[in-house]
Amino acid sequence: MVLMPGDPLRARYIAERFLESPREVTAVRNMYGFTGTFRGKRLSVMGHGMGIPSLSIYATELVTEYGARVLIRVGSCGAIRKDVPMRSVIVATGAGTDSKVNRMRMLDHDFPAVADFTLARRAVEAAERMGRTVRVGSVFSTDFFYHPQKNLLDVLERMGMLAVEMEVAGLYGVAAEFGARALALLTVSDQIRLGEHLSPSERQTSFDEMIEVALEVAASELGATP
Ligand SMILES: O=P(O)(O)O[C@H]1O[C@H](CO)[C@@H](O)[C@H]1O
Ligand SMILES: O=c1cc[nH]c(=O)[nH]1
Repeated sequence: MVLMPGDPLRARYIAERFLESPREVTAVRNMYGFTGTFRGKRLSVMGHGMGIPSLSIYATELVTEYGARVLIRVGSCGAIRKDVPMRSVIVATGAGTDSKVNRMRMLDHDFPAVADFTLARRAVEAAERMGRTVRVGSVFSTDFFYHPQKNLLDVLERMGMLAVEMEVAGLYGVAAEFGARALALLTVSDQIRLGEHLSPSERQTSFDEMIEVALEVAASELGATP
């Protein structure tokens, strides 16, 4: 079971703040990975970098070389609908993408990039129990942070997507290809429609709130009692 933020420094932060006895197990290219325990059960956390190619390397190797069976991304995103507020937690049950990776997995046919249902249900239940503002639905994983298609957000919003980020569709593709289970939780750090951005201290607090939801999911998967 591995929690995966994009930012390797967030991996260090999660390990030091939330794991018991965290041990750094890799720092190659400064992509930090840690293993420790949470409520007495083994839990790891590792950064995956920015974009689907970077995520795909780390997620694939965690599953195929290190035997990880469950990957939970804990990331940030930009909301594209005005009714998705800053700091809310998105449970990304599906992801569209402008990346070609999943088509390459599927003989150029469409791949339904979806979360593991049990993980998603546990996340929604935990978020509601913990009083978080939660939204459930599809996001768009783009290869561009600065996208050249200026009407893209309007199209995504019309098609019901909640937010943009850069890795979820790749994570769900890796999980499907290698038989793992995956979920992405995303904190809304930017409200693209309203031009709002979290301050550094607001980022910290709201990421903690999402991570606590992810830890509840991990705990229920691991059979760890409070
Ligand atoms: O906060 P993380 O997890 O890195 O996620 C988002 O932030 C990065 C862009 O700033 C991309 O990786 C995007 O998906
Ligand atoms: O990919 C991302 C992540 C956070 N905010 C954005 O606008 N895009």
